[in-house]
Amino acid sequence: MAQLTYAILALLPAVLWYLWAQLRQWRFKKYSHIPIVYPQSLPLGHLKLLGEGFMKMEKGRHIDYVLRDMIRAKGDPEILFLDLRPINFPMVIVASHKVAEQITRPSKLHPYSVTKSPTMQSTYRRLVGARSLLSEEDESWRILRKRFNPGFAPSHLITLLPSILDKTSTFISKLDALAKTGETFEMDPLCTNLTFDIIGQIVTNLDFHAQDENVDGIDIVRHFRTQIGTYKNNDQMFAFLDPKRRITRLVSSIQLDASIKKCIKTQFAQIKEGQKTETKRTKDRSVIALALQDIDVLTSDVLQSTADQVKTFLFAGHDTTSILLQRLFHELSIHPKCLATIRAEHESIFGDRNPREILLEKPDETMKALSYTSACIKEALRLWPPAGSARRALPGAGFKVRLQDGQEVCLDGTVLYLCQFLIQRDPKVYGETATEFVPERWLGDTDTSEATNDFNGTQAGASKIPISAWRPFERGPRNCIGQELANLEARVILACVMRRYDFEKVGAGEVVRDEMGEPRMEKGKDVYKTKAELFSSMVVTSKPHDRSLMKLRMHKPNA
Ligand code: HEM
Repeated sequence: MAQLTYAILALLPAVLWYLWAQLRQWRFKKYSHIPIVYPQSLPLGHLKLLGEGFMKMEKGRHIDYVLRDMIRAKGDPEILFLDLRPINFPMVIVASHKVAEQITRPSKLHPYSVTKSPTMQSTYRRLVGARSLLSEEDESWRILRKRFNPGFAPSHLITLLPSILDKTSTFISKLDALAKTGETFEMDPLCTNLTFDIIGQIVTNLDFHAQDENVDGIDIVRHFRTQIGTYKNNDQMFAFLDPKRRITRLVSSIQLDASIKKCIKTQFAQIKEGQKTETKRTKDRSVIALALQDIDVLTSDVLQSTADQVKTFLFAGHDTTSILLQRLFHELSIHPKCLATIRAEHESIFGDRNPREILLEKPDETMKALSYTSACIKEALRLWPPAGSARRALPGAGFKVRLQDGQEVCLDGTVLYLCQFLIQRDPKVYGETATEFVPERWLGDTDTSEATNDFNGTQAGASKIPISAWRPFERGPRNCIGQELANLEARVILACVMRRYDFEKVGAGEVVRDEMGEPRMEKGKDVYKTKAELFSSMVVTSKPHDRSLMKLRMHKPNA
């Protein structure tokens, strides 16, 4: 026995040395072919550095701000390697549109672009299900995408105008009431309920009544709200420390799944009956009908897959568009010239008539005419991208990107965070006004549609800005299926409200006024001085941190 002990003790230094060498290899060698901008620590990699970055910021800021400062401090490298082991995958932050394009375009290795990151799947599984269009890969993804594409074709979307306008009327009646009292309110829930009502109708053909607090809206809305409420600011990494929240998330996800399945079952017979007699013109293109097309028996497998797609479209289709609206209302309220220009555009198109009538009379022509409005939307999405994307090439796949200096870097095994916030504020592309709201930069180049996806990313649009440097809907085969819908919604809503109200931010982002109550301008710029910054927080998506506190007044044209 004693001999064995001596033998173990004698071997111990060798074992320790071996483990130490393995640890060093794991930490410092495995990814040493990727340019290392910040030195790693042996036990924690870059975790401590990231933590310190957060500590320097006001509480609640989105991780993008920490990454921005880290990248800036090192002279704006195209990619930033962050070793987050052992609590997460090693990560590469992509800050250059040229590198992002190499990740999202189809290639021999990845015909539908580099595969999605497992981190996204684990975060959103409860919300959208395991078989969501957002996370499926390869052939199963392609088949799903093909099935839903007709529901988002421009010729079909334009037929949704009456429904979008109806939901917008409810929104306007709410804003009218708030303008009368002059009270401070949160814009976030109002915009979110509006966009939820719109997407609810498009997905299920049902009125969700999300905007109507007097009607006990359908169960789906209630369970969805509870579910989203369990995602808090920047806390995904440590959610496991909050068992109560995890239980609420689990229970509400089960309830949401059940209520969606109930809705699918109720509609199944009706949809099948309709599909027998429909023509190309009368075809039901709701998400639920497209999901059930060619399905004769509602097996539990079909039911689950359909429920996951319904959840996906409901989730992806409302939160992001709501953020876009909130950012637009704020940006336009602090940029007086932009506000005057958009109002002048609406004046010239609608004059004294209700925008609703003109939009219904001449939908295509009117949507096209809203070009400055489109430029504002494009610019708000540039500065404030609500979503993002994370991908991961499997270890051993041999996935390489080429950097500006010609160096080829293999990124296998790392999570690739396509940081739109950094890419779309790159001063090398957007110059001195990279962080300013300047819709004029897009004039003549306001297309945000799927069509721009076909272009070679390095090609410049009419604005001379490379097509791939604007990517809030991401690019390549896995780009956003709802991008034209989002743009259509935003144009319609802006057309209906911008001449009706004066929006006034309260708290963060509020305009600074002089003794006479007049707004102060930033020196040499067309923007009012504002109080504390209206930064974004990460609550599933990237949204204004204070839920957009605002006040409203009815706009008096010549006041
Ligand atoms: C301003 C509004 C929107 C923004 C900024 C946005 C952004 C994005 C982004 C960045 C992606 C790619 C995600 C990834 O690569 O992981 C995406 C995908 C997706 N979006 Fe959107 N989105 C918006 C509106 C919508 C709307 C209205 C819908 C509803 C139809 C929608 C449905 C989807 C779906 C289903 C996908 C997955 C597509 C696929 O993988 O084939 N989005 N969106």
